[in-house]
Amino acid sequence: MSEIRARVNLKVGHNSDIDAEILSFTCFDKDNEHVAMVFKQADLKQDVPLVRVHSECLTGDVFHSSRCDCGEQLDESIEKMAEEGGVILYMRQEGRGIGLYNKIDAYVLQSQGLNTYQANNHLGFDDDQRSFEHAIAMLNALDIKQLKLLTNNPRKAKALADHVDVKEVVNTRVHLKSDNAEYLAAKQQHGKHNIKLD
Ligand SMILES: Nc1nc2c(ncn2[C@@H]2O[C@H](COP(=O)(O)OP(=O)(O)OP(=O)(O)O)[C@@H](O)[C@H]2O)c(=O)[nH]1
Ligand SMILES: [Zn+2]
Repeated sequence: MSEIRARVNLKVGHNSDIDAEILSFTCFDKDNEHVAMVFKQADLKQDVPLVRVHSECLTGDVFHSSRCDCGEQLDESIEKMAEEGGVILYMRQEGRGIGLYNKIDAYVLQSQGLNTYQANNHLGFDDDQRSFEHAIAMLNALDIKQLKLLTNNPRKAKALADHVDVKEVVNTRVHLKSDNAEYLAAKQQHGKHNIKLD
């Protein structure tokens, strides 16, 4: 069982003007230092908060890489929660759980023609190595029993719905760029993500 370890106020977003609180948790080791970002407009007293379970993507979240849509989804989540409140669980599950160096190896394979899932498989990994048990432990620590989930990934929604009451699944926008079109198409067709591509 995980509990809240520390919590502190800060302001976030491109202009550092959105009120939030960052929380750390007990029971996670150094490789799993997940955090929750609570947007103050709703705070934890909101009955059914909007929750985004966001998997770390250094290339997308920090460097706004052209290869994926993670940075845009994170920005969208922050903007949305600045308006209506909510909670981002920022999960240190880089590369769908395979880690950054393996993800870069997977990018090399994608440059040679494999799609994102085939590249994982070629490296000896499953399509998606993530488990959501840490996210569920964090929701329990936060005493969030029901939520609206911001995701396009039905597998993620299902994994959480087995443990908490997912009242609604809210899709993110489609963040299509010339370099991530094939990646989004693979997520839609193979990963069954709810992404509408024309
Ligand atoms: N292995 C691998 N991981 C990737 C690749 N591109 C992005 N990622 C990782 O994928 C994770 C995000 O997963 P996605 O499949 O984009 O989206 P999701 O979290 O399942 O679904 P959403 O909630 O809709 O964002 C992050 O940890 C990224 O680092 C890739 O080509 N290969
Ligand atoms: Zn990414």
